Amino acid sequence: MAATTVYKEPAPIVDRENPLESMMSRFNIAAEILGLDDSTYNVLKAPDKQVIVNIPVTMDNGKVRVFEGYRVVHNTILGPSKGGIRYDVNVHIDEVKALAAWMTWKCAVVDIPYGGAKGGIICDPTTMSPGELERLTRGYTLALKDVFGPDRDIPAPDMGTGPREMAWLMDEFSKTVGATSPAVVTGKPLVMGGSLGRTEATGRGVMVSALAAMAKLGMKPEESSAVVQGFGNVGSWAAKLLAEKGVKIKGVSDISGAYWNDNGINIDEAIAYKNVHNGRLEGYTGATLMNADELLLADVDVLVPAAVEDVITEHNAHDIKAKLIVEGANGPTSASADPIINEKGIMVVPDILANSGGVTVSYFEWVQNRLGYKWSEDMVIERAERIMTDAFEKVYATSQKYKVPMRIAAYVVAIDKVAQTYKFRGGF
Ligand SMILES: NC(=O)C1=CN([C@@H]2O[C@H](COP(=O)(O)OP(=O)(O)OC[C@H]3O[C@@H](n4cnc5c(N)ncnc54)[C@H](OP(=O)(O)O)[C@@H]3O)[C@@H](O)[C@H]2O)C=CC1
Ligand SMILES: O=C(O)CCC(=O)C(=O)O
Repeated sequence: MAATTVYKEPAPIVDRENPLESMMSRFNIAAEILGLDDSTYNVLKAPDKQVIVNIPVTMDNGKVRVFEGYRVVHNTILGPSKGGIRYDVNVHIDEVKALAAWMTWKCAVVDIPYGGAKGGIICDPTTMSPGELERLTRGYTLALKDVFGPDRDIPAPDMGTGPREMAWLMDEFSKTVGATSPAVVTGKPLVMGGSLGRTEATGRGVMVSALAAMAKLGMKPEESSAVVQGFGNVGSWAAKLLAEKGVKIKGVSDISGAYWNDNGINIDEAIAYKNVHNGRLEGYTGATLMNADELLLADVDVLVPAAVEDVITEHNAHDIKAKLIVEGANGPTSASADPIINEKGIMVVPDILANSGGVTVSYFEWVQNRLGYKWSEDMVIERAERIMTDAFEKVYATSQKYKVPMRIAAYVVAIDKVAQTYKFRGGF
């Protein structure tokens, strides 16, 4: 049985920039542009709820290990909270708080009826057996059974988790309520209520927003090149779909290193290689190994960071050569890099817009589960692309109106929607 721990102040993030501070600094700028009233500002600057759980797991060697997990619900004024669960050694409560707030802004940007949440467990999923991961996921679900629910808080995959973990979560939650409850989680396997198009949805949204931005900048996909950092769910799909539109993907990377081919990497081949080599590109011979830090600075038109936070900072932003950055990852650019990037005239399609295709199709999955009716893949793709395109145009128009970068414009759109809803609903 997992226990809810007494709150203790977490150790600060010392070895990297703090994503919560990056989120807050953009939030503050947007709040000022909107003239946000103090009450709404104070409500939105802190999460509604933070739960810390200790999850005991019997490991395969018979010993019990206790894992620390989090679920942060940032805000629910627009609807039940929504957001993924991350399994990673670097998970930190401040990171989860930032990711939860980004979910609130993301759902508001694409105008879907959700608030924002995020979860995480400090663990290294790459060193755990399927049995250990299953016991961990079930323990986490049980510990959070009163937080989760189809009308309360709806998890989904994030880094280190996927359909398999979502299936365990759905099963465990269903047992606690005594009824099969598919709508409690999205990103499930297709056979148990997952939506067609969800696996590739985030990467597809990255492609759609990249193409929309390229059109504004007068860049032709078939004459453009790109690099993609991270070759997991988001990065590999973004690379594949951009390549299908004619963009030459010259570099990709994962934890094993960065891989470069000046003539363009054959993305289908790289994905096939990864799939039979423990999910890693290590040893891939269709490209040459290069310095991973240099990948972000490569002389290409488009840079797609699709791995972790804070990879673009004040230390490397000066050397970025791409004209367009499309943020597949959450928080890949720290606030310290913003002025440098703006000064260089690089257009950034920010995370809360560029990677919102995932939560959009998660919303479709939840709608289908509640309807008990399955949509065709074409319908999912057509509706998701429309939502993404509309959101892009709205953010672009806002950036023109206030003469601010796309990132601040996206926060303005999101915070305005949330603040207006508070005005109508009242309650504080
Ligand atoms: N999945 C989704 O639907 C959504 C995800 N996101 C965000 O996208 C990002 C990626 O998530 P997702 O693709 O799901 O995660 P995955 O776990 O599927 O993939 C993460 C990828 O990033 C690589 N990676 C990790 N650290 C580094 C690093 N320092 N340098 C280069 N590559 C690295 C991993 O390499 P390796 O495999 O070798 O470990 C892996 O290829 C996260 O920020 C996530 O929050 C945003 C919206 C939705
Ligand atoms: O699909 C979802 O519900 C959330 C995905 C997510 O965690 C994200 O967009 O960062």
